[in-house]
Amino acid sequence: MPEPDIALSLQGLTAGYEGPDVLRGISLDVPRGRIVTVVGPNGHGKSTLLRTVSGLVRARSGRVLVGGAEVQALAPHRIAAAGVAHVPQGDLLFPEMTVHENLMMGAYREADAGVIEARLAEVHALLPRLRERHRQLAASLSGGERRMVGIGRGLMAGGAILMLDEPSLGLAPLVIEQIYEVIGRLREQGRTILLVEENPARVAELCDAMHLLDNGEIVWSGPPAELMDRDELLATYLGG
Ligand SMILES: Nc1ncnc2c1ncn2[C@@H]1O[C@H](COP(=O)(O)OP(=O)(O)OP(=O)(O)O)[C@@H](O)[C@H]1O
Repeated sequence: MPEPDIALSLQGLTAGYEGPDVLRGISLDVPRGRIVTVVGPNGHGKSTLLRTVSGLVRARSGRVLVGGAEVQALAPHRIAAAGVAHVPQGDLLFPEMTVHENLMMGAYREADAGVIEARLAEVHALLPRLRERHRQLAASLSGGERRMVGIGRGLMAGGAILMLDEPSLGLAPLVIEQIYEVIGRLREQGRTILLVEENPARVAELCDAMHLLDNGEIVWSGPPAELMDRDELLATYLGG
């Protein structure tokens, strides 16, 4: 069997803030065209993991490989240029800017107007509501619409790897379904996604591999269906 084509590889990644390590020896691969999910309780390092990949938090040791090239020592804008788009928790939109302006912020590194237009057409095809509301201020959008702008802005960056930090956070169940429907369509398009989520049941049918993060370490990795059958793991690490 040929080796799978690995878009993103984390190898022994250790990182933290002022104090002790928050991430301790994280290793995982994201194959091209796949969705890989990191699940775990809040406060155990999921957001820190994505921040470390995008360079916002410095790795203390270990490696981050994007398309085989080491990036962990690069500045965040250079990691973004290498193809990593990070959609942060809580959207972090510019509230006084329109939907369109927020989307365009995602493409700030791209100089070619034709490329930007093509990306915008793709985003509008995926998220038609953003086309309808393109002149509306981000501050006046619903929570679900804001989340869609966040995802759209990530796509506007044109990176090979999309990282989504808890896209379901704070949304009503019906809206969560809509957001995961969008991610399902991204999967059909063959996008490569590293997803962080608290609740594995929400994404079990959507992703190709799951890693369980507990207290900064990966304690289990495998196919999502297998995790959903492991009641003792769910009870021990995710409270049932
Ligand atoms: N900017 C920061 N400065 C110092 N410590 C931080 C900072 N951000 C997070 N931490 C700490 O790092 C640990 C992991 O937090 P992190 O946000 O990565 O967890 P999480 O699993 O994503 O949870 P949540 O979904 O609630 O954000 C926590 O103990 C948190 O207090």
